[in-house]
Amino acid sequence: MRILIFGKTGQVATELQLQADVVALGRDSADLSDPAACAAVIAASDCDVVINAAAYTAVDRAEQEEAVAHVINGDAPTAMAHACAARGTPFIHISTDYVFAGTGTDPWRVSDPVAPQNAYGRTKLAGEEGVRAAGGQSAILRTSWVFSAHGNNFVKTMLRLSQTRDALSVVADQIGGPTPAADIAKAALSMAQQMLSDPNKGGTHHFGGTPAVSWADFATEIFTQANRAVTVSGIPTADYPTPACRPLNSRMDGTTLETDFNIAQPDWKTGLGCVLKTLEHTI
Ligand SMILES: NC(=O)C1=CN([C@@H]2O[C@H](COP(=O)(O)OP(=O)(O)OC[C@H]3O[C@@H](n4cnc5c(N)ncnc54)[C@H](OP(=O)(O)O)[C@@H]3O)[C@@H](O)[C@H]2O)C=CC1
Ligand SMILES: Cc1cn([C@H]2C[C@H](O)[C@@H](COP(=O)(O)OP(=O)(O)O[C@H]3O[C@@H](C)C(=O)[C@@H](O)[C@H]3O)O2)c(=O)[nH]c1=O
Repeated sequence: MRILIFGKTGQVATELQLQADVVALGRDSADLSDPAACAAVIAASDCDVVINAAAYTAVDRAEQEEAVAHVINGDAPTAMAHACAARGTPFIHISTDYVFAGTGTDPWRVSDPVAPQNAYGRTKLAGEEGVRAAGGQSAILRTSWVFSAHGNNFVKTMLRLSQTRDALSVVADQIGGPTPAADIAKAALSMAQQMLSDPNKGGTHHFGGTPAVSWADFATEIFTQANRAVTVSGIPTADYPTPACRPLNSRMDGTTLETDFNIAQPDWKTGLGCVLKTLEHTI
């Protein structure tokens, strides 16, 4: 299976490169700010499947740069999906829990209405809509709270802060599933294989780590597993103001991924242990 990946340095893209023999395109060879160029790369490629793991992921900065983020998160995946559809190539696109409003406490099902609360979520939703409208064989994998030993993420932020702080205030009323990038890569590769074998496979699916926790619970588990003496105080979102509004409920229902692809939601505490082992002594 020849796999073409958009994204080279990101968390999920890095794990894809660690787990499979893939062609990974960085910004230098495929800039998502130029959607037509991304489509042209696909048209000229001999790949069997395309995975888009690149995105504008700076949630707060997106509030000031929504037009830029829209091209990268909305127009580029749309162009990729059209290019894939034109040559009959399965396309896997990664999306986010932030397409949901964050109301209620039930896990979001794939069929639930979307209502993004911030610019990043709106641009990611535009990408989902464009991919679906392209009409080819595609899958949209919505995930949440991604962490790994690479790039930027909440785990690394907490470890960095623990070097200078022995107490932290962390929001306790936003609930979601931390998801190891390694598990996302594994799921995407399995989906790619299955989509190649069965042209009827695809659709929108959820993949979020279990059990669902608050960011404060997540921080506590990070410090426990890393053996760092940091006290975490849970605070309401209102006490941690940020430019972008974040959903309170990011729980994801992964039923369809399990039914259609036989892929279970990952246990994030095990994944955290692996990441901390990789990071040992570096932060
Ligand atoms: N991080 C998270 O918590 C979550 C992520 N997701 C989604 O998962 C996917 C993977 O995320 P993750 O691995 O965390 O991403 P990262 O933030 O780790 O990396 C983003 C990647 O996108 C690339 N990129 C950004 N802009 C461009 C551009 N204009 N042209 C080419 N490449 C570009 C970056 O390249 P460069 O290094 O050159 O900037 C980098 O490789 C994304 O679709 C994201 O929306 C979903 C839920 C949660
Ligand atoms: C550093 C810090 C953050 N927080 C809060 C802010 C925020 O509500 C929460 C997480 O902050 P972050 O900025 O790391 O997370 P954020 O960038 O919002 O993470 C999101 O990224 C995008 C790409 C996604 O798609 C989402 O699924 C989600 O993972 O923790 C604290 O309460 N205390 C702290 O000391």
